[in-house]
Amino acid sequence: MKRLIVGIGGVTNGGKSTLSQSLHQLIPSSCIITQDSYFKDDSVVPVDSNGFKQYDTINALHMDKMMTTVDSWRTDPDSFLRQRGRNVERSPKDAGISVLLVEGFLIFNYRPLIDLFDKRYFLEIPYDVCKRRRSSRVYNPPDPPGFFDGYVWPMYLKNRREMEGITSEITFLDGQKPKEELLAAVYEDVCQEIDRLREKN
Ligand SMILES: Nc1ncnc2c1ncn2[C@@H]1O[C@H](COP(=O)(O)OP(=O)(O)OP(=O)(O)O)[C@@H](O)[C@H]1O
Ligand SMILES: NC(=O)c1ccc[n+]([C@@H]2O[C@H](CO)[C@@H](O)[C@H]2O)c1
Repeated sequence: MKRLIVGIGGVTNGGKSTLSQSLHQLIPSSCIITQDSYFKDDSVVPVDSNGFKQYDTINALHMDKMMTTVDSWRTDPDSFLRQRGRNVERSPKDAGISVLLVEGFLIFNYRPLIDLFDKRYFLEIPYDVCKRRRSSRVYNPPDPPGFFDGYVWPMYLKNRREMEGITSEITFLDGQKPKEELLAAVYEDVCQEIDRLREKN
């Protein structure tokens, strides 16, 4: 069984979930693993010197558990789908290739995950757009006043610098482009990769 693992990273509110869900709809046999589902319990996330909870670090996430899920897909993608109540029906477009979409804001900052990706995409948007999009979202717990400027954006810049130091071959995407345009570009690229994989051997 041939497998393809696609990483969709990017800044908070860059459009990662939107793009991943749309890709998933175009690739029926694909699966999504979302990094946000692996946040540690609020009670164990430490507070920084400004009183902000440190959510935007790899230590705030159960990355070991996330890796276990990824490994379970890698071991047997069809069984992974069945365990999640999904019908393993393959369309000719999939060409018998299983696709995993891994989506999250720090997926390219975690060494054990980085090299598993066949394709890496990173959605970026400027500060003001990000601040506006984030302010219209409600997290659990909600962002306290000043959290974006005092913690989220500086941490994004720090994490991004770190990512660029350890991860190569990332395709950067302008998250301000229309959703349909982003989807079409990434879908075409992923299809090319599927074709390449199919022609191998
Ligand atoms: N291409 C786009 N153009 C304009 N708005 C977009 C685009 N993609 C997503 N959005 C909007 O931006 C917001 C964030 O999108 P989404 O939830 O997909 O981002 P995310 O990167 O998964 O966020 P986070 O990981 O921080 O929760 C949503 O309101 C969504 O509708
Ligand atoms: N999902 C959560 O538990 C949670 C709690 C508080 C804040 N966040 C934010 O999610 C973003 C990543 O999608 C990060 O910027 C966190 O601040 C998530």
